[in-house]
Formats: sequence, C-alpha cells, structure tokens
Amino acid sequence: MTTPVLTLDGLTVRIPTAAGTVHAATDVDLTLTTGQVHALVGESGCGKSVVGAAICGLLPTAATVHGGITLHHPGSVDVHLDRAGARTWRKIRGRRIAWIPQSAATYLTPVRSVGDQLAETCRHLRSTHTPAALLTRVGLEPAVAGLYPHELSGGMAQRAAIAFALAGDPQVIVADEPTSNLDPDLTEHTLQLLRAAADAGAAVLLISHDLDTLPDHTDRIAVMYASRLVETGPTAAVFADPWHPCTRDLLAALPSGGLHPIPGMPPTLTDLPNECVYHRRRPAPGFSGGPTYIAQHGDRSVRRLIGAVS
Ligand SMILES: Nc1ncnc2c1ncn2[C@@H]1O[C@H](COP(=O)(O)OP(=O)(O)OP(=O)(O)O)[C@@H](O)[C@H]1O
Ligand code: NI
Repeated sequence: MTTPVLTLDGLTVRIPTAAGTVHAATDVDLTLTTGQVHALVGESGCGKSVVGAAICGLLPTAATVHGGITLHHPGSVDVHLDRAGARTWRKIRGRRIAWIPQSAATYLTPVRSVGDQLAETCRHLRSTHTPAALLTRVGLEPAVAGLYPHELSGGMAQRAAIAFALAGDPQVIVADEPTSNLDPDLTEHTLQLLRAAADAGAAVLLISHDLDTLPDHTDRIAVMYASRLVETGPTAAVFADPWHPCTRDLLAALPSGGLHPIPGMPPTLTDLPNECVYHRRRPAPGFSGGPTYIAQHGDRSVRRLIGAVS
C-alpha cells in the first residue's frame, strides 16, 4: 500500500532577476507516495529543478514561495516546509528528505577521502548504517572508501551520491537528473538503486530527460511545461495514451516515437500570462487562448483549455 509522504499544493515559485520575475513554478499540485518512483519531466528550463529544490529547501534566497509543501509522517504532525525556517531544515535535510545531485563531485570536498566524508555524514545524521554497508548497498567495493573524489569514475561518483543520500534513511529522495552523464549500463544500475530505495519505503522524485527509461523504472509521471504541470498519471498509462499535446509531443521526440522534435522554442518564463501556454507553441483547433483547468480522471489528470474544441 502506498501512503502520501509529501504534498505540493499549488506550489508557486517566483525568482526576481535583472531581466524580470521568473515564473519558475506555477500552481504545482503533486503528491509523492511511499514505495513509488515518481518521474518529473519536461523541456530544459521548464522548472523541474526548481520544484526539486523547493522540496529540499534549496531555493535561492531571493525566491518567493506560495502554496503548500507538506511533509507527512504516520502518527506524527505534518511539517509545513513552505514555512520552515533554518532550524527545521537542519532537522529534516538528509534525515527526512535527501537530495541526489547530478554530479556527486559538486558536493564532495576534493581534499578528503570518500569514506571520511561518508563517515562524517553518518555521524552528523546519527545514521544506523556504517559507511562500508552504505557503499556495499550501492554496489561499490569497501576499498572505494579510501579513494578521493577525483579518483572516482562518473558511475562510481553517482553511486557514492546515492550512498550519501541513503545514510539518513530519508522518507523522500529527490534525484535531479542522476543519470544524465552515465552510459546505458550505469543508468540502468542507478535507476535500480532508486527503485530499491523506493522498495525500502522511500518516496522518490526522479527528475529526468531520459524518457525512454521511465516506463521500466517509474510508477508515476508528471509532465511540466513553462512552470506548470500539464499532465500526471501512472507512467505506463500516460505513455500508452498521452492526453496533453505537450506529453504527446515529448514522446514523439524520442527515438521510440520517431524522433520528431517539438517545433518552436520554449517560452521565456519572465513573461508568462496566468494560463498554460502550450497552445501558443502548438495551436489547438478553434482556440486562441484563455484560462485552463485541471481535469481529474481516476488516477490521471490533464490540463485542459476552457473553451477548446477537443
Ligand atoms: N537561481 C536562479 N536565479 C534565477 N533564475 C533561476 C534560478 N534557478 C532557476 N532559474 C530559472 O527558473 C526557470 C526554471 O529552471 P529549472 O532549473 O528549474 O529548469 P529545469 O526544468 O530543471 O531545466 P533543465 O532540464 O535544463 O535542468 C528557468 O527559467 C531558470 O532560468
Ligand atoms: Ni534542472
């Protein structure tokens, strides 16, 4: 049985920049559940990492957040992360929510061995695991503990990143493109490790561009376009019968879909109206713009245009 662990309720993130206010995430509703791997996909710059960063309390300080980010724990009170201060985050990060970055090299200190840093993380989190057990769990030899970060191959570094994330037995794991630098074998191995973490009870959010790998490795998918979710549902159902034109176009751009790139360019996020703008990229029949709404059908949802013909 799956239980909701983390709920995003109308998450809206705005980032002020010299070029204007970036609409980085708008009205994002998403529930992460125990034991499931949830994919978050969409074109580059659509806001996926911002959603992941919001869940992990890692947004830039200038960002403003509206809407709810709620962490649930059976038998305990909900934690409202959208209002959490530094003290709450110190208790939560690593222990209840962990982040797996794209490259482990970005957060490891070059001057200390992997084992040293993993031992320090375990002490800090009061982990019940030893560094050796964590390395074994992600398929690394115990001898890797003695290596320095620059001595790790890309695949080893990514496994090490997962070992660090597993140290605190987090309820939620956010992995931001963990396979983007890996060959197919290492990609497969990394996705299996995320599946194992979910099987052990975590809710995993996998931000990914490798759509072809998702049906085999994820339970649910959320498709994002220009800061908004346009479609969510079980991965197999969405791949078999995509409802939103954006999802259809993303799938058609894959080798398995015939390699048809999406025409046009993604919009600039500093100048967005209060509606889904995919119809501007790919005009819908008989529709020239206007508000959208989310239609819910069982365990699937799709953003529809009010007044569109189809
Ligand atoms: N620190 C920041 N300051 C200003 N703008 C930012 C910042 N971080 C992200 N953005 C902007 O927010 C928008 C969403 O970015 P985000 O990194 O979430 O996209 P993404 O979907 O993860 O893209 P990619 O697939 O390339 O990683 C982009 O327009 C980006 O330029
Ligand atoms: Ni990103």
